[in-house]
Amino acid sequence: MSSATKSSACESCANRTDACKPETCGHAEKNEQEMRIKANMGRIKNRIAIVSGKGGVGKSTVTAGIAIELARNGFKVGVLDADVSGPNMPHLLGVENKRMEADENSFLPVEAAHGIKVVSVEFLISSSDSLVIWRGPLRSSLINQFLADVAWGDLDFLLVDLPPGTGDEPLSIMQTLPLTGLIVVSTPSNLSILDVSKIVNMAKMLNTRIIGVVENMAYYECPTCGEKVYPFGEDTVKRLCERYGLTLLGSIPIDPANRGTDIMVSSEGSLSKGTGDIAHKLICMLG
Ligand SMILES: Nc1ncnc2c1ncn2[C@@H]1O[C@H](COP(=O)(O)OP(=O)(O)OP(=O)(O)O)[C@@H](O)[C@H]1O
Repeated sequence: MSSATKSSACESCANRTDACKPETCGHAEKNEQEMRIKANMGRIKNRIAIVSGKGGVGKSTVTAGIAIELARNGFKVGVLDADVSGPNMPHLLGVENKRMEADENSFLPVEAAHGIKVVSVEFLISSSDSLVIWRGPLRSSLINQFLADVAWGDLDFLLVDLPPGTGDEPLSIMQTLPLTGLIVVSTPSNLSILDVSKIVNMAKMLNTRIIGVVENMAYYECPTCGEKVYPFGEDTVKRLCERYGLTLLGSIPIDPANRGTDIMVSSEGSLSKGTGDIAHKLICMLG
């Protein structure tokens, strides 16, 4: 960073004292990154983090499905795969094995079908089975860099797929990114429901809006007779929403269409039932 940029970052610094030296101060770097995040994210109309209390409930699958439906409806969509230790988004959106290019100022997102802009740590590592073992602060600082230094451009929606739980990355995103709100994904199972309350409390503490809840793996529809079977219980997510005053955005069944490959983005490929309705609800609420 040039000393002129450092000086201007220093001017707005809350920690500034008369003894500050812009050339050596770490705060200036941080402030400058915050300014870049603000400018970059200011060009995105809706910034939404997709969260879950528990792993494996289908958060990434739901994120990819909503992104595709929004893009199919003509919206400009970006997806940030903030699950640094277990990135799946390139596979779900059919852009595995791609690399993220960079020019001298920014990273350039990989473009998936329907013009969806995708950013994932997987585009930076040698192969998709390479292991990323980084401690929390390093993972959070990479995510901040993706927010500050990726040329996202003007978008209608940025969907941030977070790792499950209330750890470093969810906290860091909620503190750094001016979020429009959260979408919480839960299955109807009791354990998944229990962990949603932790997310609700975290959102309250950080003053972050919960846009709504998606019920995933809600039921299974018999292909022969059409009967709906509810293996994890019926109406548990609906009751949870009533308890906390949350909007139920919709329910997605257990469906082979969600097998986690790029079939989701082929023009013939049909998305799982329910995803389209959820995207339309979001468009009505925020579009
Ligand atoms: N509605 C569904 N029907 C059938 N399979 C599903 C459905 N939703 C998700 N799956 C499958 O469940 C598995 C977990 O999904 P996914 O990776 O999206 O969960 P996740 O919550 O993002 O996991 P984590 O955050 O712990 O990595 C995947 O194999 C996915 O294909």
